[in-house]
Amino acid sequence: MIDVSKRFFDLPFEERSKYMSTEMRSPVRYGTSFNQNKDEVFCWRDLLKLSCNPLSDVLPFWPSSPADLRPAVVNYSKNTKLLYLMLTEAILESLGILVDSKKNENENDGLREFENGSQLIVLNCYPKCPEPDLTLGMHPHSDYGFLTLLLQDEVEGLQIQHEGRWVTVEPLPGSFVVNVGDHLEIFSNGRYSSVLHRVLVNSAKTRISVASLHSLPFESTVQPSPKLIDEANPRRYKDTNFASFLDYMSSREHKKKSFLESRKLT
Ligand SMILES: O=C(O)CCC(=O)C(=O)O
Ligand SMILES: [Fe+2]
Repeated sequence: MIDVSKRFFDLPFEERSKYMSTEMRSPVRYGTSFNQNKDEVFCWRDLLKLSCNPLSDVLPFWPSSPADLRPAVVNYSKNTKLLYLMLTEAILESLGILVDSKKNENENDGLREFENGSQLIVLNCYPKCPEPDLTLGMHPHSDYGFLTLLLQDEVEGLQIQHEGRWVTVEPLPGSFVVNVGDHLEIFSNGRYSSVLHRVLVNSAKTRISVASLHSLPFESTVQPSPKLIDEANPRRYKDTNFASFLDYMSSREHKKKSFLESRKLT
């Protein structure tokens, strides 16, 4: 995936620019920063966003060059989805929401919604930068979805905020970084907290990463699980959905955990 991503970003600009779109809902979007229509300050980042739902509908829109990009992303999306479902099952179990799946099929209908969930693959390229101290590859943000599986190449850059400090996430070959997103924070009524992260750039090496963002189906309402709410644990977040996030993204600059903040009740 890293290799084919690199070759996509090495294509001439005329080829890459065919996939530029101002439409946040487009099945393919090549661009820079987060949302180049609204961001006041651009990030030192190029991105190719590929929507994966449903694959048969979106595939014809994905880049036809490099020739192996489509099959590589299809294969990658299927495998990351399986890993995501395994992690989600463990998370639901940790929250006490999932009962033994072999014993009680109906109780676990909740997991089915995750199986039919949305998936976006984002290829990120952070070119080497002559003045890395003056910019960022990505400004601090949390991911909107449930979980993000992130693959990074060997170049450092990703940092997460931990106890008020920025901590570099060392790239480990062949491993994924798993980020908790806003939807999981909302769904768990705050028991899981979405992670604030950012990307630094450097003057020596271009950095490539591939993020696979997973959540409930696009049309679903994301809300705190009723099983986690009682008198002692009141609901802390308003309902949300993918459409309201996209409207938010299209209308203003997305900073820090601003979307999540807008969903908080307390
Ligand atoms: O490039 C990275 O390491 C992080 C990318 C990221 O945060 C994102 O795509 O949302
Ligand atoms: Fe992110």
